[in-house]
Amino acid sequence: MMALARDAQDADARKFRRPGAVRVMAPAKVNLFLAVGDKLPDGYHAATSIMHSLLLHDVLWMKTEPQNAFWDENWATLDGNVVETENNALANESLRISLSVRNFDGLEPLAVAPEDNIVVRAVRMLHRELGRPAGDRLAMHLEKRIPVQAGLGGGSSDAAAALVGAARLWGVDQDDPRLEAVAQRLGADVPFFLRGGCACLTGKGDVFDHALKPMKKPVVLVKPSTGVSTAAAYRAFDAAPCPIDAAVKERAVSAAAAEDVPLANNLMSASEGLLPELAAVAEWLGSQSGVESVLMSGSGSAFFGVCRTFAAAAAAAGAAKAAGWWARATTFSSAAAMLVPLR
Ligand SMILES: C[C@](O)(CO)[C@H](O)COP(=O)(O)OP(=O)(O)OC[C@H]1O[C@@H](n2ccc(N)nc2=O)[C@H](O)[C@@H]1O
Ligand SMILES: Nc1ncnc2c1ncn2[C@@H]1O[C@H](COP(=O)(O)OP(=O)(O)OP(=O)(O)O)[C@@H](O)[C@H]1O
Repeated sequence: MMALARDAQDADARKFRRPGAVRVMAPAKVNLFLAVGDKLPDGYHAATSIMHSLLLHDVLWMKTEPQNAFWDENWATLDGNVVETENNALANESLRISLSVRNFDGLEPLAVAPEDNIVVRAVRMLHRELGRPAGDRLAMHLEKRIPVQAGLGGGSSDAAAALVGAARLWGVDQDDPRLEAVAQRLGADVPFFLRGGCACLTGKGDVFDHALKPMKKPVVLVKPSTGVSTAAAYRAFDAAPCPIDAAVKERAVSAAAAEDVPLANNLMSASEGLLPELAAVAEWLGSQSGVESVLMSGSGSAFFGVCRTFAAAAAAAGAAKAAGWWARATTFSSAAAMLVPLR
């Protein structure tokens, strides 16, 4: 039974295990430090953010498809979801994309139409930015392990992975500044995933300021079944802004290593106001044996606990699942959205 399920899961990915395709890892992140500041004229908020990538990741498979009659006839049947051709801003520019998505670890299917999936938006935007000719075709398959509305940056990391994969398939250098420009337009968290590791970002939390030495410690992630909308958390913040103490912020921005960053997040009370269950998650996680420190990541609703050992992280994750929450034991990592072997 298990083997059958595994085969079915592998069927979509198998279509991509061939020369010319790419496989991109899209790691999750946590915010070790998040200081949200004033609302800016465009509605976004100034933010100083220190993010750290994790070993937990989604996987995005991508391949280009030839323009030929066979493909035209079979397009709709080769992959689950087909995103119809869109004529982009330039009259002679169009990109045809197919996308299938598979959810792992009991995650609910994404409540988002394929054409609105951020990986599709990302490759469309890059296609336009690069001024590519009409007729490009891309097939994509996304394996989701990072829950949504968690503050773990899943969608943002998928978007960065799509940019990295498309750049390789279209022969563009990964350091090309057009990737970073598109990443910034896609969302505040997206640029971080082009570098990964541990980094301090300023502006709206989207402008790289400096790298910190990453850590390798074990982490447990715990998320209640309800998520928090990032936009709603920022709106709730505006109703009751609570600045972070200047001395704490100074310590955070001057830290050279992830381990020296004081854990702080001033979106927490806003998110807690939207989802009171968060207080219970924080208290429960803080009381687990071997969990050294606890913080909500981004706008929530996931919390992370930095653990003494991986065994402690695994035990806390098991107990959290038994309490009805989504949970994972993982570790901090220095990964970015990056190409990995096809295997
Ligand atoms: C909470 C964090 O995840 C911390 O890393 C980020 O600040 C949010 O990053 P993100 O999910 O990539 O956010 P985006 O997709 O760019 O924006 C979602 C919504 O969050 C609000 N938003 C986001 C970032 C920011 N600096 N100010 C904001 O006010 C805006 O209402 C925006 O419409
Ligand atoms: N590939 C994708 N993965 C996850 N969500 C996606 C994706 N594409 C579009 N979305 C939409 O984007 C919304 C935000 O996704 P997610 O919670 O992963 O965002 P994020 O900004 O990357 O992370 P964070 O929770 O840190 O804000 C989802 O609720 C979903 O509607």
